Amino acid sequence: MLIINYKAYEKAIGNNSENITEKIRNSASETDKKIVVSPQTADLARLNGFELEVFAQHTDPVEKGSHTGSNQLKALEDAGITGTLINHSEKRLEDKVIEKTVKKCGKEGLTSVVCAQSPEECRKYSEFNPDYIAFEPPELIGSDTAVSTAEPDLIEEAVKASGDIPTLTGAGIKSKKDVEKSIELGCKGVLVASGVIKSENVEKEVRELCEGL
Ligand SMILES: O=C(CO)COP(=O)(O)O
Repeated sequence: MLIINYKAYEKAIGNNSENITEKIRNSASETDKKIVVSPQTADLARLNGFELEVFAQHTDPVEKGSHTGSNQLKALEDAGITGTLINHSEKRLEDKVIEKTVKKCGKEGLTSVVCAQSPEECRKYSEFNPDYIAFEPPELIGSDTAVSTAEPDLIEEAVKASGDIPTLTGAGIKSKKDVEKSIELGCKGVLVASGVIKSENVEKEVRELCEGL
């Protein structure tokens, strides 16, 4: 699985979210690998027609009702999500909120991907039983150094610490080789942001990353 996190990059928000998703869809149509896109909440519904799975970047585990400013799960589901990132390094949450969100996703049949900054966190979050744990060392996020090159031992530890929960990894991933190495180390997929969003040739970049899966 390849998850492409749009974050709040200029090239991937508003109308641009549709442009970049079209390019990603073009590459997706040439592969049988699963590609998931994760845009800003405001852009979720725009991406319904692209035949790609769409995950929220963040979800609040609140019921329907008086919760101003929340990303309410049912509302996100109506906007077309099939899953959500939880506790991304740029949107950290308390443990009890992570656990509650994972539970709610389970009830709704949505895929939960809990992000972890260390093998210790992988172990802790695996007890919440999410669908995936995504190990991303924060210092490498957005950098030119791939986690699979800089921290292969930590990836192996993270995979082990996650137990039965399939592990993904991300941070600095930009090439087929980075993806291949992550899979070799035991991961089931990768999360990528800048490598795709800032690429001069998004179609080619996505194609290459998929070849490594
Ligand atoms: O945070 C990430 C994905 O969620 C990784 O970001 P980069 O691919 O830009 O390092």
